[in-house]
Amino acid sequence: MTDLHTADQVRAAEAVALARTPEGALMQRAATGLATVCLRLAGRAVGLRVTLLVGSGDNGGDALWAGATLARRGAAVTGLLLDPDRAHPAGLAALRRAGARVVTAADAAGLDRADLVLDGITGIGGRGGLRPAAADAVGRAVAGPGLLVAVDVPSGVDADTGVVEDGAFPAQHTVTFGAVKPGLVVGEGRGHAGVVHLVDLGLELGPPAARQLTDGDVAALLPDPGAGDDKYSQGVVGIHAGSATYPGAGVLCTGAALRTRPGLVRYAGTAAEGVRAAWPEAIVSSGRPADAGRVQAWVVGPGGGTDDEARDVLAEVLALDLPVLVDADGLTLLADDLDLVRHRSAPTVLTPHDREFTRLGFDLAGDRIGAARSAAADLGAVVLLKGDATVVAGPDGTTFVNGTGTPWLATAGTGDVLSGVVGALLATGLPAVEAAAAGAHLHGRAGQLAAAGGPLIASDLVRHLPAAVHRVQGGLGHSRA
Ligand SMILES: NC(=O)C1=CN([C@@H]2O[C@H](COP(=O)(O)OP(=O)(O)OC[C@H]3O[C@@H](n4cnc5c(N)ncnc54)[C@H](O)[C@@H]3O)[C@@H](O)[C@H]2O)[C@@H](O)CC1
Ligand SMILES: [K+]
Repeated sequence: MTDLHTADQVRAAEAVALARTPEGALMQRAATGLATVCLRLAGRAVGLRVTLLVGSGDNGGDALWAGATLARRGAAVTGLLLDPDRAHPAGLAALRRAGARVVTAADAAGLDRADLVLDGITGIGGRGGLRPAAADAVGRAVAGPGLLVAVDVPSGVDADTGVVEDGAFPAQHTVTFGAVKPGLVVGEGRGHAGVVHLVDLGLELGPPAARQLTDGDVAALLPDPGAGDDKYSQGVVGIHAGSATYPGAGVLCTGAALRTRPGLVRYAGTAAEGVRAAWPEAIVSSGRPADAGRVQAWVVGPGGGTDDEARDVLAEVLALDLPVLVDADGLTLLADDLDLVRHRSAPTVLTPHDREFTRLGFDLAGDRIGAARSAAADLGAVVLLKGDATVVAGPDGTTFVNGTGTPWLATAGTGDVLSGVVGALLATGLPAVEAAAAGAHLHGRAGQLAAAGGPLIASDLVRHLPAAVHRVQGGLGHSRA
């Protein structure tokens, strides 16, 4: 499990640690960790051309101290001071002692000729878009071929929300201190942070603001069936998806549920013919969900249409005292009557993409975690807000940010697959927020496996789900992410 802590949480823990450690010790730890990661990434120090972009706070201090270490190892380091009068004094002195070149924006030619660019403009103290001199330096430095490494947080990225301002540093790697901040793994910030490396400062941090599951965590939530299990004990999921004219959503959703947890899947709806042809393993009926027989969780909504019949079915399923996942057309219908969810006592999982989320009446500015959380609290439901880094929030504030996936998942039908995966996990009896988070993780892993062979379509995802389950269990010999 990767714990995610906000800038305020890190500052509070740092304040405690600072009071207990000699002056400068924490920054030394941070800078030593930073230099170590840089050396590992670059593979050498001697002759390495390094440019430091140095801002006016402690983030610049980290860059200066790390630059001094690299210079002592033989790197050709240039420190560009964006605000020379306010550069971290001790860090600057160390850099000069190590024999590095120190320049200001006025004589910063050749910025684009570095092998390694270290962004120490702003960290958790940065506010808003980068000032013009900083934005200009970023523009020139990133024009070259150098490896782009951000110190703590890419400058111009909000550490908590992942909101990316114009001109922000597009890091390939981010070396972050004390704790991984949510903004490095969510929203646009994820793309700007690149690979995140955590330098442990030994901080005593409280409960995390959000968490990211690892393969091992998901494997622990998905025990293999035991000798005493039968098709019922693994969880029976009911699916109402697709229509006679468009059976695809029913086929994909049912297939995904079967491939995730092949105990028993019941399909009830008008896509029955198509689903039966595709999945002889499912128990298929064209009747209403309430007549489908014993089910432990329902999925309703993908491709189900928005007519009166669909509205009746949605109300009927939400009236059952069972976990229910609502997606797609079901969310459109729900937007007219959110009380259908608010009044439930059994868990509900809603899986909106951005447009569906705003259609439900919630604001989606840049803060995806905050938005998902407030919707979850308002509705008393688990909200799985789809995106490049899907956010899952429970009504009690429990929050996960998904760490798996591939841009190739942005294709028709992949949402239907996600609904089937999460529905199957809900039926196993997992707490709804964990079922949703684990489902998003598996779905992303399946996407990565399917995309290894090129562009993927949704049915490729279904086919790769068993391999994704195997993969999270450590079955492919990869280290756990
Ligand atoms: N507090 C601590 O104990 C530790 C802090 N560390 C480092 O300290 C950083 C936080 O330092 P600070 O609180 O000094 O804050 P930062 O250095 O992150 O940023 C604040 C400085 O940036 C300037 N600034 C703010 N917004 C700007 C913008 N949009 N464009 C250009 N400049 C802008 C401000 O004028 C201020 O001088 C962390 O991110 C981390 O890198 C580490 O050394 C570990 C220990
Ligand atoms: K930075």
